[in-house]
Amino acid sequence: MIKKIVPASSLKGEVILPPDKSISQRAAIFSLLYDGISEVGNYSSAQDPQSTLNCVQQLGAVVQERDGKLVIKGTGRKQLKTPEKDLDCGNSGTAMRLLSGVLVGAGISTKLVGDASLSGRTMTRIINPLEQMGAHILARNLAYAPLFINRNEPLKPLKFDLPIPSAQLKSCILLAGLFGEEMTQVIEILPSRDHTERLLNLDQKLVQGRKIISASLSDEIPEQSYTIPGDFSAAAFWLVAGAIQKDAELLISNVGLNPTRNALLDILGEMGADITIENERMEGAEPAGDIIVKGSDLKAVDIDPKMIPNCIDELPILAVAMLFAEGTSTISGAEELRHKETDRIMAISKMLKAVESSFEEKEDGLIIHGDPEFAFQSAEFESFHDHRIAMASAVLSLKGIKESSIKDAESASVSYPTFWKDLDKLRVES
Ligand SMILES: O=C(O)C1=C[C@@H](OP(=O)(O)O)[C@@H](O)[C@H](O)C1
Ligand SMILES: C=C(OP(=O)(O)O)C(=O)O
Repeated sequence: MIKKIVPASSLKGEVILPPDKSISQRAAIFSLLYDGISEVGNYSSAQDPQSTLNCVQQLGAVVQERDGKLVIKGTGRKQLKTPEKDLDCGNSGTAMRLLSGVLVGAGISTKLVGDASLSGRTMTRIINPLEQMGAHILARNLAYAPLFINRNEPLKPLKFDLPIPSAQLKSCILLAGLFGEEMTQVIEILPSRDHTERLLNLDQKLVQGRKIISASLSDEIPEQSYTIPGDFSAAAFWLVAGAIQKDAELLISNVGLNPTRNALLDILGEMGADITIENERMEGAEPAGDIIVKGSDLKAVDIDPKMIPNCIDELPILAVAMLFAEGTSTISGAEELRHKETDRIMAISKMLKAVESSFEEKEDGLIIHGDPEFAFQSAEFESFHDHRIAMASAVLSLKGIKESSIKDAESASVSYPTFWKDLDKLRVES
């Protein structure tokens, strides 16, 4: 689908976000592992969480909808079923990596498949440690899906220093570890999103600035009954859209505010954005609140590489904010972006090139020469079938002089099925 976007003179109104994608997927997987019934409110209808929900049903979870909640009867760790068909993770790296951990832990032999994008993303990062735990994993060219997962020997505990700050890798190993008699430990230097530790209430210790997270069979899996907050990574599009539009005022209600996820708030704050947080509260184990953003003058910023894991999915839209900020901004230490749904450094570069802006692409990031008066006529954007690139291009399109277009815009549904409707609702026509 090619989406045409007419520029807007401003943005006004209230945004109701899609439920958090990372938490939804964990709610499904952890409910499967809980030996009892969980009631999950506000589960995401986006493609990735729906892929995960289908997979957990194939593994034995019984899912019903009641009063807008998902009622999930789990199998517990001992009664998981061997799926009759391949587990299809669709576009979701989170589904493939977290489920691989569960399958290895449970000793279930099965095949995991994904779409073309997911089948092009490296799985070596999980294959190596899972093989150290006793798994045997066959992968195309030793790295790519489909993955044939098998474990014929006893599960071995692992003490694992995370070689990259990845919440998917961390969660994968901890999930496998939850099936072991002996304790598995993951050691994290740079904090990545901590939904797994929070929702499973895993033991965590800080030792000389490193976080050590432990998991074993003796950990009880908690019931997963809570309401999932709105997705901060979806809010990011409106935070930037509001910040760069003159006279904009957006209320983004019920946003997940997990501190390992929301570095974008600090970054936009440093850039001079007018952002207020209200009504802060807890939604189960996760903090949430409402955010008001108003249009303002932005200045350039250099992102500390240590912050990258806490804003990794927000970097495509942050690049748009940088384009309208006074001065030169830099993103560095973000090579992980090259391993997402597409090579996102390349995709951001193409987006910035489509509007003829001034920037440099680096191996691990970008240098963007911004200008609050930056203007372009119109552009034809490629989304590369990547939801975050499609939505970032849409926010940029609102600033054009004439209509722009975005290719394969339906990819937004991977995380945000109502994005295009929300855009129409919030825009104030030029
Ligand atoms: O654990 C998760 O839910 C996710 C972790 C991140 O990936 P990595 O762990 O590969 O960095 C993030 O990019 C992805 O959107 C969701
Ligand atoms: C990278 C993402 O997701 P995943 O890795 O789960 O496909 C994302 O949603 O931006």
